[in-house]
Amino acid sequence: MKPPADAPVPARHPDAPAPGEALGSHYGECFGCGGAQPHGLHLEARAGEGVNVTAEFTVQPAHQGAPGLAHGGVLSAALDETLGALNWLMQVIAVTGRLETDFVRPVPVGTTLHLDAHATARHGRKIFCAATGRLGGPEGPVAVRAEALYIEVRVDHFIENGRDEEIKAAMADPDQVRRARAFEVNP
Ligand SMILES: CCCCCCCC/C=C\CCCCCCCC(=O)SCCNC(=O)CCNC(=O)[C@H](O)C(C)(C)COP(=O)(O)OP(=O)(O)OC[C@H]1O[C@@H](n2cnc3c(N)ncnc32)[C@H](O)[C@@H]1OP(=O)(O)O
Repeated sequence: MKPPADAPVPARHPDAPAPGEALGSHYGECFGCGGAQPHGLHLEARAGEGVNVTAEFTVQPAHQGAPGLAHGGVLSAALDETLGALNWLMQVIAVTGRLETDFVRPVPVGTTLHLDAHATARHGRKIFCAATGRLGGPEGPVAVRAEALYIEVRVDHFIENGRDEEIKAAMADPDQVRRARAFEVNP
């Protein structure tokens, strides 16, 4: 997943949230960041100084694979959600095309995973990025890391592909619509 050598590092959008600002949830029902998912990750991301974010997620009993340990797919989801939050700093809408995860250490239930993600290159609609999850603190040992490719899409991607029920509900939510419009006028 190497970007072309001349692909620039993506720029922070002038309207990006200020460094340290909490990004909030992009959708209440999102498994990664939504408040309405009882077994979701409830991941909270904050803007960094560049095109980077930090986030935390505490592994719950509902996230187990082996006894007392986080499921690998759940850890990939945490990396995916953290990487997805980079969208906000570039003010683009992008979805995961490829996500390659290294699982370096087991992650016990009750552990807080400290995640960070940054964008490394942009080439047309392709955004290359990387993330790390550390145990116990931002300087803790690396448990998981990922390299990923996100592909920029238009808001129609969701409207055309999502189930009607949820799309209608999302469109009726003024906050969601405002956010989607902001993206559409500031591509
Ligand atoms: C009122 C309603 C409002 C709603 C508002 C909602 C706002 C929400 C805002 C923000 C959401 C943020 C959400 C964050 C959550 C975390 C992120 C996720 O989990 S996302 C879910 C998982 N991902 C998918 O479901 C993608 C499924 N895949 C697709 O839909 C398509 O494959 C898509 C869009 C990714 C690409 O399809 P193409 O037809 O548009 O484009 P092509 O031409 O195929 O690819 C473009 C370039 O990318 C490369 N590419 C595509 N996929 C690749 C891959 N897997 N590996 C390597 N390269 C790939 C291609 O080779 C091409 O490259 P070359 O331009 O030719 O150089």
